[in-house]
Amino acid sequence: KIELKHGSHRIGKRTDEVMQKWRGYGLGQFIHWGLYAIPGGEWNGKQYNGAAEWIRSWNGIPKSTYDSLIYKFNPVNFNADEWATTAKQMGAKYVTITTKHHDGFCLWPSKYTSYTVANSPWKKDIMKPLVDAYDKAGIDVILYFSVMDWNHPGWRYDIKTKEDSVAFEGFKQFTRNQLIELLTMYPTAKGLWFDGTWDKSWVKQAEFADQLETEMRKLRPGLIIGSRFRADEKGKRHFDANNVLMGDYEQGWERKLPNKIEDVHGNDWDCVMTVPENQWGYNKAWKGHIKTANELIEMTAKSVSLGGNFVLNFGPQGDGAIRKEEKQLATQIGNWMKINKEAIYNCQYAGLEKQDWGYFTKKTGGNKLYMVVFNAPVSGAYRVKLPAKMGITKAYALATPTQSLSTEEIHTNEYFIHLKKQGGDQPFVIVLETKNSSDNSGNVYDKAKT
Ligand SMILES: Cc1ccc([C@@H]2N[C@@H](C)[C@@H](O)[C@H]2O)cc1
Repeated sequence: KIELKHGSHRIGKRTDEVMQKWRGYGLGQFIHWGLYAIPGGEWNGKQYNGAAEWIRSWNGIPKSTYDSLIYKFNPVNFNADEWATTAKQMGAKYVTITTKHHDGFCLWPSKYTSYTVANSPWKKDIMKPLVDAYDKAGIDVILYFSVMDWNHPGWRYDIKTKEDSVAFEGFKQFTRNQLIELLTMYPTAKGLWFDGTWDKSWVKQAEFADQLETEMRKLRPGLIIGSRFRADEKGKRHFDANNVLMGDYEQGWERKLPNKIEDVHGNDWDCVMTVPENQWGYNKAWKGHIKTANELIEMTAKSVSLGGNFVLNFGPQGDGAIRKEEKQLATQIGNWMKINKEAIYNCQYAGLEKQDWGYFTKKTGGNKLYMVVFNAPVSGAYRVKLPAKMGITKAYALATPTQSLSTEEIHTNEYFIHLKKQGGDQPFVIVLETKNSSDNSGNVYDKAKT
């Protein structure tokens, strides 16, 4: 064990009710919105090949030209209630909203920089109406904050000279001031989702960042902060030098999903996902594969089956409207969630061997197992292997709870659930009500002698 002053300060999952609620969200919405939505991945008719929210880093645009987009920020079609309603219809239980992305433009009227909505034609705070609208919709708000800030003169990628360290000291205070300001202005926010924390300049600030995290948690008890915020004094990120998770949940699953429970190391986690391959901010030309509702529903079920949450990204247009493709997805996913939400909300890893037909989830604190089916077996026989001393008292399709399904024991703690082919192209859920059964070790199945 390595002696660490600024490593992880907790072993194992948080057990408080704020985190228990977070653990049960299942499905969330990410919002990436800012000046980058105005060009939407295109400049002077030319497409930018990278992620639209990174267009400022394209050498095809002078930085000052990008920065002057603040004078074009006037989202006449922005309607916070419409965004919150879209999320509600999708079945999202929380939303992560960009307060400030890497370009440094603040969607709130920060006192610590002039590069905010207050100095745009829009003038008004964007964060307040958003936080209020999502709160009203019963959707918890997490504030995304990029430490890396291309607009601030004190930002440095690394600290090499005296000048660097003097400039960066000012930047560190600015960062602290903005975070305390956000937590003070939007006290209902449940957490902070940090980004832009990989560069050496910030990685070297283990003590400062540790103290800042402590200050924020003191100001806002219960605040949820992920593993991406700070490094330990050995420069280790996400997991400290003793391989213990930093923060309250793992934030490494960006545009990728774990495949087996060992991949998540017993931690809480969420997966943040784009609809196209890699576009967070609005991009006019959504090139490549655009994920379908079924794909995104499967990612949601897979995330919950492995003890995490799935957070789907929306990139509203420069005028503040949500694009129709994203609205359609929200409706399709929402229609599925209306019928099947019981298998997603307040569910967790079931501790069962994954089968070919899909994913198991388990109701937290209950005796119900859910089989979220994506690949119906041609035989109509769904294999289920349960732990010893667990029996099935009832099986039924969630959509038709009064029609019990026949359950055939085929081996020790192993069953076939029989359900003839369902119509349609939608994933569906089979519910297994379970009970502790007496130990059936005296049963008839013998192991082969090999
Ligand atoms: C290399 C890289 C840096 C930053 C990102 C940001 N993290 C996502 C959550 C988006 O904000 C993206 O711009 C993605 C890739």
